[in-house]
Amino acid sequence: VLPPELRFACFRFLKHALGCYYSYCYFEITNTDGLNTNNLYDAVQLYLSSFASTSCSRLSLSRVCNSSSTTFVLSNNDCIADVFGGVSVQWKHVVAQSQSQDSPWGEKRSFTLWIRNATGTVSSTPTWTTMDKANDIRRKNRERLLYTNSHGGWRQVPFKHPSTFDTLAVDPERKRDIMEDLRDFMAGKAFYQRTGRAWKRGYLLYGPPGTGKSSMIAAMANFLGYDIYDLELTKVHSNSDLRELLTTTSSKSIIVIEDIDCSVKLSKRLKAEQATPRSAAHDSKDGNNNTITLSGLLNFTDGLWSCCGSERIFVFTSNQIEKLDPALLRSGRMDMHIYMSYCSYPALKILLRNYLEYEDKDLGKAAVSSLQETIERAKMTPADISEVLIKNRRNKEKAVSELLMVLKARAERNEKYGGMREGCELNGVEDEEQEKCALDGSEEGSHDDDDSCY
Ligand SMILES: Nc1ncnc2c1ncn2[C@@H]1O[C@H](COP(=O)(O)OP(=O)(O)OP(=O)(O)O)[C@@H](O)[C@H]1O
Ligand SMILES: [Mg+2]
Repeated sequence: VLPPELRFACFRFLKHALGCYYSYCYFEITNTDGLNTNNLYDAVQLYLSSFASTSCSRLSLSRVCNSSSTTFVLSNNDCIADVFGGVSVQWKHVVAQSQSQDSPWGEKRSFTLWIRNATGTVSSTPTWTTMDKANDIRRKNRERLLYTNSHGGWRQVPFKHPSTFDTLAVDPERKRDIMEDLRDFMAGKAFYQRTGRAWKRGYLLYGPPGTGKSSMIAAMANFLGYDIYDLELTKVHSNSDLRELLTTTSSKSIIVIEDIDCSVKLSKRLKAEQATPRSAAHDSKDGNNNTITLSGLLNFTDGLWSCCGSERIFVFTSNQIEKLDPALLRSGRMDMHIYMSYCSYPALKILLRNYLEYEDKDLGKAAVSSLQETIERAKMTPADISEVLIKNRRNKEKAVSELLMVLKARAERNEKYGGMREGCELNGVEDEEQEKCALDGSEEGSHDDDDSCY
């Protein structure tokens, strides 16, 4: 038996010797610091719950008020391995009886983070990364909000639109491109910083009514986990009101201006501004007693003001892109112009899958080739097609045969009248009216179906 001094010396020697091979540092993250609750503890819990479900066999489940998902919590003394920047770490959840009066539950909860540390330097990076990731998870789990402007401020309601990129009937390749663009944007903090650009992105969605522009915005919000600010320009009275409204929007949000071609007469304003630049700069009143100007709006989308707040997406929608001011369309202003087209066959397949749970193989060869052949000529919007499918969804065969009938009728009518003006292609518009529209439309010129700008 070694005397105590020698035992202690041996212990220190062994510890030092082993430390040459494996040195560890660890952080203890307790649920309170004695007085206040520790946000980092909650963040770690949330972060671990995102992957603990696949790595652990024993988990506690919980669901927080206003959250849309269940949280997995590591059980007492359970460990989970993780990696940060190529370094292996280990998390351990420890629940111990507390002697302290401060602990309301009579127990002390903590996470211990073990980091294998070859260099001997201690880094707290994993804890910050965890905090960021937890914030992302929290945002995705919580209810999204839809803000609308009224009486000079924002009014919010829970946003529960069920549209997602899965339910959206858009060509899969195009959908993938948009999703990749959004993903790059979200992960682009360092890129935007390095290139000296404001962390924002602008999308212009254009196309006939009922092609899914609003549904696309909802799908974007659900995909990113962002809130939506639906800006009604007709309720904004001046550039300074607009600035006030936009500065009070939060980061990680989508700011939407629907039907920008009819919200306010921005093109006319631009001309007025050019004629009287001084008065425009001072928000002078125009004939309509309304003083939002295109430059006021653009100051926010790409001027100095665009940098207050970060991670913002601007989405403008329009049914008639040709009516928009070229200043709004010039390159670099809206990063992506997305044409929402009439329903194509790949998009129709998505609708058939969503509404009837039909795949190609369920349709039969004859139906597939008839649908493929008529869909492009019919120029029907996904909204029109959805109506036919919803109406007949209890009888799938009937739904397909009726759809074929409607498509053929539309295709023939289009051929007869040589294409129609988009505004007339609403459900329920009578033949005679459509005929009239077809004739009127020929004067204005048809819609530019070229989607090459996307
Ligand atoms: N691409 C699509 N994918 C799935 N559903 C769609 C699509 N387009 C339209 N719909 C259906 O039609 C309805 C109307 O679509 P939505 O409001 O998104 O069209 P829009 O292009 O915004 O029309 P508007 O120009 O009139 O505002 C939606 O409720 C949706 O169910
Ligand atoms: Mg819409």
